[in-house]
Amino acid sequence: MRITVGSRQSRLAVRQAQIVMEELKRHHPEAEISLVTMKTTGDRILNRTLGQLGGKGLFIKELDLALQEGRIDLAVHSLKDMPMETPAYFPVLACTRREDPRDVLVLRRGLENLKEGSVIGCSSLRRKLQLGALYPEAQIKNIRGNVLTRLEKLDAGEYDALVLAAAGLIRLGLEERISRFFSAEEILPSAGQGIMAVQGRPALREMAACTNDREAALEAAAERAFVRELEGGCSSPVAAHARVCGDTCRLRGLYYDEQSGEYSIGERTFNIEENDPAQAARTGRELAHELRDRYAGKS
Ligand SMILES: NCc1[nH]cc(CCC(=O)O)c1CC(=O)O
Repeated sequence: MRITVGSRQSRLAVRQAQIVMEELKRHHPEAEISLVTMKTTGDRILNRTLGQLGGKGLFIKELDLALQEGRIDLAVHSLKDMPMETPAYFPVLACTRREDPRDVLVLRRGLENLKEGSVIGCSSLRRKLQLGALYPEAQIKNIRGNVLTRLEKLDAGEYDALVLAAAGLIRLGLEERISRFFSAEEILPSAGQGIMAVQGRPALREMAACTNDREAALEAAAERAFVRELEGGCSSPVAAHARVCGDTCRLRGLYYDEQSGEYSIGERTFNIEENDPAQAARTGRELAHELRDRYAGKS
């Protein structure tokens, strides 16, 4: 059997595809597995913010097309970059075991601490909002580009610090750049952060099953249902983080009220004995409704 895996061209995307390919090879030693990389719209246009470009899906479209045209059999994505709706004929076949889902602070080389007026680079409204509460004295400045490009801009002095996902740095072997971890209470991570999604036609589900992690899939189902239910504008900062612990799963969600510019965070815990993604998704939707109603009542 021949399997062609597709990914973006960035070093992180290739590393992630390799991690998935290694797992596939281990379970299917007879298969010939190769990698094809491509540049996506999100990689090409770097002089505009993701919000201006229209948000989600920018890192995905070219790979969807490659799946449709049969140039690749599987696509490996960071789940957090995938739109909440995926095409029925190319579903997410597997969610990989989750890497550390937290956001982290990376200081410019040689800098020991942040001080008043320090410039922190980040690209999402989700991070900007929550950082504003943690570092009211800092200046928050937009940044674009892949992880390595961002680190170059940091060390060149354009920024004093960055906020990045721990997962990307760890997978790139750049853990030593992490100056401080933000707990999920300090900065609620993006839905799916730390999880890779393996996407392809349904017939390949069984083959891809060796890369699936049940806990990650359950957490992803709850987080993505929450966001799907609330997703308004393309640059919406809606965030969700679920964590399986024993036989329960705790979901926290961030709801953003566009009118007031305020946000609130709520949580629900559900039982996972049946390990049912549909139940996880239901909890995500219920939490979304609860937060939205709470806000509607206030104003
Ligand atoms: N939006 C870019 C992106 N997409 C996935 C990751 C990191 C890996 C992950 O979160 O799974 C990153 C970089 C970052 O946010 O620092």
